[in-house]
Amino acid sequence: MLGAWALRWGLPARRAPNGTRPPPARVPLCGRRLGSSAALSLAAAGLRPQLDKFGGVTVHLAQLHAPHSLDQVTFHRWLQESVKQWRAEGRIAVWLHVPILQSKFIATAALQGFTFHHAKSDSSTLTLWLGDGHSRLPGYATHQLGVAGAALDVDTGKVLVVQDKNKTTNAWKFPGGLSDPGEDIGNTAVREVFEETGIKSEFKSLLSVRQQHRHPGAFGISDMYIICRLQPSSFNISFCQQECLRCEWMDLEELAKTKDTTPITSSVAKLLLYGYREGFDKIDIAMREFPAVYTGLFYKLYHRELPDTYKNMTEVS
Ligand SMILES: NC(=O)C1=CN([C@@H]2O[C@H](COP(=O)(O)OP(=O)(O)OC[C@H]3O[C@@H](n4cnc5c(N)ncnc54)[C@H](O)[C@@H]3O)[C@@H](O)[C@H]2O)C=CC1
Ligand SMILES: [Mg+2]
Repeated sequence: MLGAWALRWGLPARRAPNGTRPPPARVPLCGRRLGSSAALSLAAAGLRPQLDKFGGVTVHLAQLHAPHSLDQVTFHRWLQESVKQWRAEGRIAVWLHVPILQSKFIATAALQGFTFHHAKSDSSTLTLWLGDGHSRLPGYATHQLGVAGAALDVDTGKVLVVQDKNKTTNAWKFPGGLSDPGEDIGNTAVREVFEETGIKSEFKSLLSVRQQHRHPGAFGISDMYIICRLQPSSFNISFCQQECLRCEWMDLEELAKTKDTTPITSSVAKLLLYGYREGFDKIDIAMREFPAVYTGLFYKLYHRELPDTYKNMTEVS
Protein backbone atom coordinates (compact mmCIF):
# COMPACT_ATOMS: atom_id res chain seq x y z
CA MET A 1 0.00 0.00 0.00
CA LEU A 2 1.20 3.46 -0.79
CA GLY A 3 1.10 6.12 1.90
CA ALA A 4 -2.05 7.95 2.89
CA TRP A 5 -1.08 10.99 0.86
CA ALA A 6 -0.59 8.91 -2.26
CA LEU A 7 -3.92 7.22 -1.74
CA ARG A 8 -5.62 10.58 -1.48
CA TRP A 9 -4.20 11.85 -4.76
CA GLY A 10 -7.18 10.67 -6.72
CA LEU A 11 -9.68 12.26 -4.33
CA PRO A 12 -9.69 16.03 -4.94
CA ALA A 13 -12.07 16.86 -2.06
CA ARG A 14 -9.53 15.81 0.58
CA ARG A 15 -6.71 17.96 1.96
CA ALA A 16 -3.02 17.47 1.04
CA PRO A 17 -0.58 17.02 4.00
CA ASN A 18 0.36 20.70 4.09
CA GLY A 19 -3.28 21.64 4.54
CA THR A 20 -3.82 23.12 1.07
CA ARG A 21 -6.93 22.09 -0.79
CA PRO A 22 -6.15 19.99 -3.85
CA PRO A 23 -7.38 21.22 -7.25
CA PRO A 24 -10.45 19.64 -8.84
CA ALA A 25 -9.96 16.52 -10.93
CA ARG A 26 -8.87 16.74 -14.59
CA VAL A 27 -7.55 20.29 -14.37
CA PRO A 28 -5.26 21.27 -17.24
CA LEU A 29 -1.60 20.58 -16.46
CA CYS A 30 0.77 23.50 -16.52
CA GLY A 31 3.77 24.99 -14.73
CA ARG A 32 1.56 27.11 -12.50
CA ARG A 33 0.70 24.11 -10.40
CA LEU A 34 3.77 23.54 -8.25
CA GLY A 35 4.42 22.07 -4.81
CA SER A 36 1.91 19.53 -3.59
CA SER A 37 -0.63 20.81 -6.08
CA ALA A 38 1.67 19.53 -8.83
CA ALA A 39 1.41 16.06 -7.33
CA LEU A 40 -2.31 16.34 -6.99
CA SER A 41 -2.79 17.59 -10.52
CA LEU A 42 -0.79 14.65 -11.91
CA ALA A 43 -2.94 12.27 -9.89
CA ALA A 44 -5.99 13.92 -11.37
CA ALA A 45 -4.33 13.54 -14.77
CA GLY A 46 -4.37 9.77 -14.40
CA LEU A 47 -1.11 8.73 -12.67
CA ARG A 48 -1.68 5.90 -10.20
CA PRO A 49 1.65 4.83 -8.65
CA GLN A 50 1.56 1.19 -7.51
CA LEU A 51 3.50 -0.63 -4.83
CA ASP A 52 5.11 -3.99 -5.67
CA LYS A 53 5.74 -6.91 -3.30
CA PHE A 54 9.40 -5.91 -2.88
CA GLY A 55 8.50 -2.44 -1.56
CA GLY A 56 9.19 -0.59 -4.81
CA VAL A 57 6.88 1.95 -6.46
CA THR A 58 5.94 1.72 -10.15
CA VAL A 59 4.84 4.73 -12.19
CA HIS A 60 3.49 4.37 -15.74
CA LEU A 61 3.51 7.70 -17.59
CA ALA A 62 1.29 6.02 -20.21
CA GLN A 63 -1.53 6.49 -17.68
CA LEU A 64 -1.54 10.27 -18.25
CA HIS A 65 -4.79 11.36 -19.90
CA ALA A 66 -3.17 14.29 -21.75
CA PRO A 67 0.62 13.85 -21.69
CA HIS A 68 1.27 16.68 -24.16
CA SER A 69 -0.14 19.29 -21.82
CA LEU A 70 2.22 18.26 -19.01
CA ASP A 71 5.32 20.44 -18.84
CA GLN A 72 8.69 19.47 -17.43
CA VAL A 73 8.58 21.93 -14.52
CA THR A 74 5.37 20.40 -13.19
CA PHE A 75 6.68 16.88 -13.71
CA HIS A 76 9.99 17.76 -12.04
CA ARG A 77 8.20 19.09 -8.94
CA TRP A 78 5.85 16.12 -8.81
CA LEU A 79 8.67 13.61 -9.04
CA GLN A 80 10.78 15.45 -6.47
CA GLU A 81 7.94 15.59 -3.93
CA SER A 82 6.88 12.01 -4.62
CA VAL A 83 10.39 10.60 -4.23
CA LYS A 84 10.74 12.50 -0.95
CA GLN A 85 7.45 11.03 0.22
CA TRP A 86 8.36 7.46 -0.86
CA ARG A 87 11.74 7.74 0.87
CA ALA A 88 9.97 8.80 4.07
CA GLU A 89 7.63 5.81 3.72
CA GLY A 90 10.62 3.42 3.43
CA ARG A 91 10.07 2.44 -0.23
CA ILE A 92 13.11 0.69 -1.71
CA ALA A 93 12.97 1.82 -5.35
CA VAL A 94 11.03 3.65 -8.04
CA TRP A 95 10.32 2.13 -11.47
CA LEU A 96 9.42 4.78 -14.02
CA HIS A 97 7.97 3.56 -17.33
CA VAL A 98 8.18 6.22 -20.06
CA PRO A 99 6.44 5.84 -23.46
CA ILE A 100 8.78 6.91 -26.27
CA LEU A 101 6.67 9.97 -27.13
CA GLN A 102 7.11 11.25 -23.56
CA SER A 103 10.89 10.85 -23.61
CA LYS A 104 11.37 14.50 -22.66
CA PHE A 105 10.70 13.39 -19.07
CA ILE A 106 13.70 11.04 -19.12
CA ALA A 107 16.15 13.93 -18.71
CA THR A 108 13.98 15.40 -15.92
CA ALA A 109 14.09 12.07 -14.08
CA ALA A 110 17.82 11.59 -14.75
CA LEU A 111 18.52 14.96 -13.09
CA GLN A 112 16.99 13.46 -9.94
CA GLY A 113 19.21 10.39 -10.05
CA PHE A 114 17.13 7.99 -12.17
CA THR A 115 19.09 5.73 -14.56
CA PHE A 116 18.01 3.49 -17.44
CA HIS A 117 17.04 -0.07 -16.55
CA HIS A 118 16.01 -1.17 -20.03
CA ALA A 119 14.34 0.03 -23.20
CA LYS A 120 11.94 -1.58 -25.65
CA SER A 121 10.94 -0.38 -29.10
CA ASP A 122 8.20 1.93 -27.76
CA SER A 123 9.14 2.65 -24.15
CA SER A 124 11.94 2.87 -21.65
CA THR A 125 12.13 1.98 -17.98
CA LEU A 126 14.16 3.99 -15.49
CA THR A 127 14.88 3.18 -11.88
CA LEU A 128 15.91 5.00 -8.75
CA TRP A 129 17.20 2.98 -5.79
CA LEU A 130 15.93 4.34 -2.46
CA GLY A 131 17.05 1.54 -0.14
CA ASP A 132 20.21 1.27 1.95
CA GLY A 133 23.57 0.65 0.28
CA HIS A 134 24.02 -0.14 -3.39
CA SER A 135 21.07 -1.05 -5.60
CA ARG A 136 19.86 -4.64 -5.26
CA LEU A 137 17.47 -4.40 -8.21
CA PRO A 138 17.96 -7.20 -10.73
CA GLY A 139 19.38 -6.10 -14.09
CA TYR A 140 17.66 -6.57 -17.43
CA ALA A 141 18.54 -9.34 -19.91
CA THR A 142 17.44 -11.12 -23.07
CA HIS A 143 17.38 -14.41 -21.15
CA GLN A 144 17.61 -14.63 -17.41
CA LEU A 145 19.76 -17.39 -15.94
CA GLY A 146 18.98 -18.56 -12.42
CA VAL A 147 21.09 -21.25 -10.73
CA ALA A 148 20.38 -23.15 -7.54
CA GLY A 149 22.62 -25.50 -5.57
CA ALA A 150 21.45 -28.80 -4.08
CA ALA A 151 24.11 -29.19 -1.38
CA LEU A 152 23.82 -32.76 -0.11
CA ASP A 153 25.69 -33.93 2.97
CA VAL A 154 26.41 -37.52 1.90
CA ASP A 155 27.24 -38.55 5.50
CA THR A 156 23.80 -37.68 6.88
CA GLY A 157 21.60 -37.73 3.76
CA LYS A 158 20.46 -34.17 4.51
CA VAL A 159 20.16 -31.45 1.90
CA LEU A 160 20.23 -27.67 2.34
CA VAL A 161 16.86 -25.95 1.70
CA VAL A 162 15.43 -22.45 2.13
CA GLN A 163 12.11 -20.66 2.00
CA ASP A 164 12.18 -17.35 0.10
CA LYS A 165 11.07 -14.25 1.96
CA ASN A 166 9.55 -12.52 -1.07
CA LYS A 167 7.54 -15.41 -2.51
CA THR A 168 3.83 -15.71 -1.82
CA THR A 169 3.91 -19.40 -0.86
CA ASN A 170 6.51 -20.54 1.63
CA ALA A 171 7.69 -23.61 -0.25
CA TRP A 172 11.03 -25.30 0.41
CA LYS A 173 13.54 -24.89 -2.43
CA PHE A 174 17.25 -25.09 -3.02
CA PRO A 175 19.11 -21.82 -2.36
CA GLY A 176 20.12 -20.02 -5.54
CA GLY A 177 19.82 -16.89 -7.59
CA LEU A 178 20.65 -15.01 -10.72
CA SER A 179 23.92 -15.53 -12.53
CA ASP A 180 26.14 -12.47 -12.92
CA PRO A 181 27.30 -11.59 -16.44
CA GLY A 182 30.37 -13.69 -17.32
CA GLU A 183 29.90 -16.06 -14.38
CA ASP A 184 30.14 -19.86 -14.76
CA ILE A 185 27.05 -21.86 -13.79
CA GLY A 186 28.83 -23.78 -11.03
CA ASN A 187 30.31 -20.59 -9.59
CA THR A 188 26.85 -19.00 -9.41
CA ALA A 189 25.53 -22.00 -7.49
CA VAL A 190 28.43 -21.95 -5.00
CA ARG A 191 28.28 -18.14 -4.58
CA GLU A 192 24.48 -17.98 -4.16
CA VAL A 193 24.43 -20.85 -1.67
CA PHE A 194 27.12 -19.11 0.38
CA GLU A 195 25.44 -15.68 0.20
CA GLU A 196 22.00 -17.02 1.15
CA THR A 197 22.94 -19.65 3.74
CA GLY A 198 26.58 -19.16 4.82
CA ILE A 199 27.37 -22.73 3.68
CA LYS A 200 30.59 -23.32 1.69
CA SER A 201 30.48 -25.91 -1.06
CA GLU A 202 32.08 -27.28 -4.21
CA PHE A 203 30.40 -27.71 -7.61
CA LYS A 204 29.99 -31.38 -8.60
CA SER A 205 27.54 -31.56 -11.51
CA LEU A 206 24.50 -30.18 -13.24
CA LEU A 207 21.20 -31.95 -12.46
CA SER A 208 18.39 -30.21 -14.35
CA VAL A 209 17.47 -27.32 -16.66
CA ARG A 210 14.07 -25.61 -16.64
CA GLN A 211 13.13 -23.18 -19.42
CA GLN A 212 10.13 -20.87 -19.04
CA HIS A 213 9.07 -18.16 -21.46
CA ARG A 214 7.29 -14.87 -20.62
CA HIS A 215 8.43 -15.20 -16.99
CA PRO A 216 6.87 -12.40 -14.87
CA GLY A 217 9.89 -12.43 -12.53
CA ALA A 218 12.21 -11.84 -15.50
CA PHE A 219 10.48 -8.73 -16.90
CA GLY A 220 8.52 -10.92 -19.32
CA ILE A 221 11.57 -12.51 -20.97
CA SER A 222 12.64 -16.19 -20.92
CA ASP A 223 14.02 -17.72 -17.75
CA MET A 224 16.47 -20.63 -17.58
CA TYR A 225 16.70 -22.22 -14.16
CA ILE A 226 19.51 -24.73 -13.58
CA ILE A 227 19.99 -26.87 -10.47
CA CYS A 228 23.49 -28.09 -9.63
CA ARG A 229 24.69 -30.80 -7.26
CA LEU A 230 27.10 -29.40 -4.67
CA GLN A 231 29.31 -31.03 -2.06
CA PRO A 232 29.11 -28.96 1.16
CA SER A 233 32.31 -28.32 3.13
CA SER A 234 30.80 -26.36 6.06
CA PHE A 235 27.60 -27.05 7.97
CA ASN A 236 26.74 -24.15 10.30
CA ILE A 237 23.87 -22.18 8.76
CA SER A 238 23.90 -18.38 8.89
CA PHE A 239 21.17 -17.40 6.45
CA CYS A 240 20.52 -14.06 4.71
CA GLN A 241 17.66 -12.32 6.52
CA GLN A 242 16.88 -10.13 3.51
CA GLU A 243 16.21 -13.03 1.13
CA CYS A 244 15.25 -16.04 3.25
CA LEU A 245 12.53 -16.75 5.76
CA ARG A 246 13.88 -20.16 6.84
CA CYS A 247 16.88 -22.34 6.10
CA GLU A 248 17.66 -25.87 7.29
CA TRP A 249 19.31 -29.19 6.58
CA MET A 250 16.37 -31.42 5.59
CA ASP A 251 16.36 -35.17 5.16
CA LEU A 252 16.51 -35.72 1.37
CA GLU A 253 13.79 -38.39 1.45
CA GLU A 254 11.52 -35.99 3.38
CA LEU A 255 12.08 -33.29 0.72
CA ALA A 256 11.33 -35.82 -2.03
CA LYS A 257 7.99 -36.65 -0.34
CA THR A 258 6.80 -33.31 1.04
CA LYS A 259 4.00 -31.29 -0.53
CA ASP A 260 5.52 -28.06 0.85
CA THR A 261 7.71 -27.52 -2.17
CA THR A 262 7.68 -26.60 -5.85
CA PRO A 263 7.29 -29.23 -8.60
CA ILE A 264 10.85 -28.46 -9.77
CA THR A 265 12.40 -28.94 -6.33
CA SER A 266 10.33 -32.08 -5.73
CA SER A 267 11.45 -33.63 -9.05
CA VAL A 268 15.11 -32.82 -8.47
CA ALA A 269 14.93 -34.08 -4.86
CA LYS A 270 13.69 -37.45 -6.19
CA LEU A 271 16.47 -37.45 -8.82
CA LEU A 272 19.08 -36.64 -6.18
CA LEU A 273 17.73 -39.36 -3.88
CA TYR A 274 18.04 -41.85 -6.74
CA GLY A 275 21.67 -40.78 -7.31
CA TYR A 276 22.43 -40.89 -3.57
CA ARG A 277 21.19 -44.46 -3.36
CA GLU A 278 22.28 -45.85 -6.74
CA GLY A 279 25.38 -43.76 -7.56
CA PHE A 280 25.71 -40.15 -8.72
CA ASP A 281 27.01 -41.34 -12.12
CA LYS A 282 23.34 -42.24 -12.84
CA ILE A 283 22.22 -38.59 -12.57
CA ASP A 284 25.22 -36.28 -13.02
CA ILE A 285 25.74 -34.08 -16.04
CA ALA A 286 29.46 -33.40 -15.71
CA MET A 287 31.50 -30.44 -16.89
CA ARG A 288 34.66 -30.37 -19.01
CA GLU A 289 36.68 -27.32 -20.01
CA PHE A 290 38.13 -26.84 -23.50
CA PRO A 291 40.20 -24.11 -25.18
CA ALA A 292 38.00 -22.12 -27.56
CA VAL A 293 38.92 -21.36 -31.16
CA TYR A 294 39.39 -17.77 -29.94
CA THR A 295 42.94 -17.57 -28.59
CA GLY A 296 43.15 -17.34 -24.81
CA LEU A 297 39.46 -18.14 -24.28
CA PHE A 298 37.96 -21.31 -22.80
CA TYR A 299 34.47 -22.75 -22.66
CA LYS A 300 32.76 -25.33 -20.53
CA LEU A 301 30.90 -28.28 -22.00
CA TYR A 302 28.26 -30.05 -19.89
CA HIS A 303 27.32 -33.65 -20.74
CA ARG A 304 26.80 -37.09 -19.23
CA GLU A 305 30.02 -38.91 -18.37
CA LEU A 306 31.43 -41.08 -21.19
CA PRO A 307 33.37 -44.32 -20.74
CA ASP A 308 37.09 -43.78 -21.50
CA THR A 309 36.84 -46.02 -24.58
CA TYR A 310 34.46 -43.47 -26.11
CA LYS A 311 36.11 -40.37 -24.63
CA ASN A 312 39.50 -41.22 -26.19
CA MET A 313 38.22 -42.48 -29.54
CA THR A 314 40.37 -41.34 -32.47
CA GLU A 315 40.56 -42.30 -36.12
CA VAL A 316 42.90 -45.22 -36.71
CA SER A 317 45.18 -44.52 -39.70
N1 LIG B 1 12.57 -23.72 -7.04
C1 LIG B 1 11.75 -23.03 -7.77
O1 LIG B 1 10.78 -23.57 -8.22
C2 LIG B 1 12.03 -21.59 -7.97
C3 LIG B 1 12.91 -21.15 -8.92
N2 LIG B 1 13.20 -19.83 -9.09
C4 LIG B 1 14.19 -19.43 -10.09
O2 LIG B 1 15.30 -18.90 -9.38
C5 LIG B 1 15.90 -17.89 -10.15
C6 LIG B 1 15.93 -16.59 -9.42
O3 LIG B 1 16.27 -16.83 -8.10
P1 LIG B 1 16.08 -15.70 -6.99
O4 LIG B 1 16.36 -16.38 -5.69
O5 LIG B 1 14.78 -15.00 -7.15
O6 LIG B 1 17.26 -14.68 -7.40
P2 LIG B 1 18.38 -14.00 -6.48
O7 LIG B 1 18.78 -14.90 -5.35
O8 LIG B 1 19.47 -13.50 -7.40
O9 LIG B 1 17.64 -12.83 -5.81
C7 LIG B 1 17.14 -11.77 -6.55
C8 LIG B 1 16.89 -10.68 -5.57
O10 LIG B 1 16.30 -9.61 -6.24
C9 LIG B 1 15.13 -9.27 -5.56
N3 LIG B 1 14.20 -8.76 -6.56
C10 LIG B 1 13.69 -9.39 -7.63
N4 LIG B 1 12.86 -8.57 -8.30
C11 LIG B 1 12.87 -7.39 -7.62
C12 LIG B 1 12.23 -6.13 -7.79
N5 LIG B 1 11.39 -5.93 -8.84
N6 LIG B 1 12.45 -5.17 -6.89
C13 LIG B 1 13.28 -5.37 -5.84
N7 LIG B 1 13.93 -6.52 -5.61
C14 LIG B 1 13.72 -7.51 -6.50
C15 LIG B 1 14.64 -10.52 -4.84
O11 LIG B 1 13.87 -10.26 -3.72
C16 LIG B 1 15.95 -11.12 -4.44
O12 LIG B 1 16.41 -10.59 -3.22
C17 LIG B 1 15.08 -17.76 -11.43
O13 LIG B 1 15.71 -18.49 -12.45
C18 LIG B 1 13.75 -18.36 -11.03
O14 LIG B 1 13.06 -18.87 -12.13
C19 LIG B 1 12.65 -18.91 -8.28
C20 LIG B 1 11.71 -19.30 -7.33
C21 LIG B 1 11.32 -20.65 -7.12
MG1 LIG C 1 17.78 -16.40 -4.26
